[in-house]
Amino acid sequence: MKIEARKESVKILRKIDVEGSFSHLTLNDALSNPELSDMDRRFIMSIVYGVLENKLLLDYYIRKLSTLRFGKINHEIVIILRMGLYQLIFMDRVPDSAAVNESVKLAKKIGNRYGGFVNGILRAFIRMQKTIELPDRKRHLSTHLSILYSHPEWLVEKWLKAYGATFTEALLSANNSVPELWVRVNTLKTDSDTLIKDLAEEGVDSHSATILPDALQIKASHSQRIETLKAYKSGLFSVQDISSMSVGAISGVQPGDFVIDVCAAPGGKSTHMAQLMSNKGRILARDISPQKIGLIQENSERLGIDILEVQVFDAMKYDDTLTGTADVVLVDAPCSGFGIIRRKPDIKYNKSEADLQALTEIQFKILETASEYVKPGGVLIYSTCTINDEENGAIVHEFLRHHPQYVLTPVSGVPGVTEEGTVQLFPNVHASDGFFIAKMTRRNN
Ligand SMILES: C[S@@+](CC[C@H](N)C(=O)[O-])C[C@H]1O[C@@H](n2cnc3c(N)ncnc32)[C@H](O)[C@@H]1O
Repeated sequence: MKIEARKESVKILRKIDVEGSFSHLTLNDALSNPELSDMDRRFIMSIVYGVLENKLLLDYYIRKLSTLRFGKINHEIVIILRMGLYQLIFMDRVPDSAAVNESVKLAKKIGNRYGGFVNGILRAFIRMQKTIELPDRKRHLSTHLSILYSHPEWLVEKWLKAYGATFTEALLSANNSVPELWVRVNTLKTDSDTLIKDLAEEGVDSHSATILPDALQIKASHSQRIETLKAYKSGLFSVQDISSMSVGAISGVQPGDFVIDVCAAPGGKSTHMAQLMSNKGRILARDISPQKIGLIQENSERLGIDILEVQVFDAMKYDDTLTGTADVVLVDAPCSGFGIIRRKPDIKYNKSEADLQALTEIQFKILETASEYVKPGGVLIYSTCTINDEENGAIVHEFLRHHPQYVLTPVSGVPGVTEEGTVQLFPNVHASDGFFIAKMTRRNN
């Protein structure tokens, strides 16, 4: 039975590597196969995430042990080797013999000649693992950390400069850990206590978080697909990290407000604000992606919200019909996503420093454009799911320098509040995604 799960894992990892498919979407799709048992699902989740999280480390070992140059090895064989090594190093419950034998069987399916090659490398690893050294920590700290925690070296260097060695190592390690699962109670349909009972009836343990009033932490096994629960289908909750919930929590939206969310898909924050507005008022939820905009509509219907109006619109373009009209404008900007590496490990390999530069220009332009829609006395919120200052504090400070009609409004009552009153969350500190929020108010004159 395991051979099927392993075969499926090779397929998924290949899709992510070769076709550049997103890990979470590819996995969700594969795991929805009803023929998979819970055990298979758990195995596939752990091995796919594990291999992605530790890719640079696993490849480092393959390079050390292979007689063939890494670039010359058949790509599927590389994946099988990564999976085999991952089982040997990290999956205590899989006996070494099973990890090797099952990998050899998979390799032989691709070509009989590969069996010996895979067998040789995995057995050599078992014999030699204690003696294979990583790059020297004292002399090459960034290279050492880059391999040990499988993050690109340029990113490690950047974080070492910004946060120092101890914090960076904790951050890298947290990025390879399993994230907490938080849900937001839909207060339009239920309350925390009732939802906890409803979830328990479906076999799901949950408890209230003291941090935010409508947040529940779920103890769901990896294999449990939240979207299949009755409570989810009936719109009693949304899956949302506490970092994202903090945006709604500090927004100050009131029933009757007019809110514009310029980067809204799939609608997590828009639907939260609709709840906080008791489904009274109007929310214009826009996004550039026609595919994703449908998700806002879907979520809004499931949650019983009818004040959301969705539109495909490029937030870089100025819409003069909205000038000075909104009580609250949210810019939940497209960003590097380095705060959510735990959920989408492929993010760390797919971005370059040049991408960051291009992103900051887009972020600044969207913030400037959206700021025109706020009415005097209204609120402008800027947020990202990243931890890089140039996409966060630096954007906000530059914006405030050019727009003296705005002042920074310090926030409270949420985790991660900085000295100046913005929010900066880190996965290694706050048990949440890495996230940034700044709240600004437009002066009355
Ligand atoms: C961080 S996500 C938004 C998440 C959303 N606010 C939520 O809470 O569910 C950023 C969104 O920005 C959208 N986006 C990227 N560039 C955009 C642009 N120029 N105009 C509008 N939306 C854009 C992306 O399609 C993506 O859905």
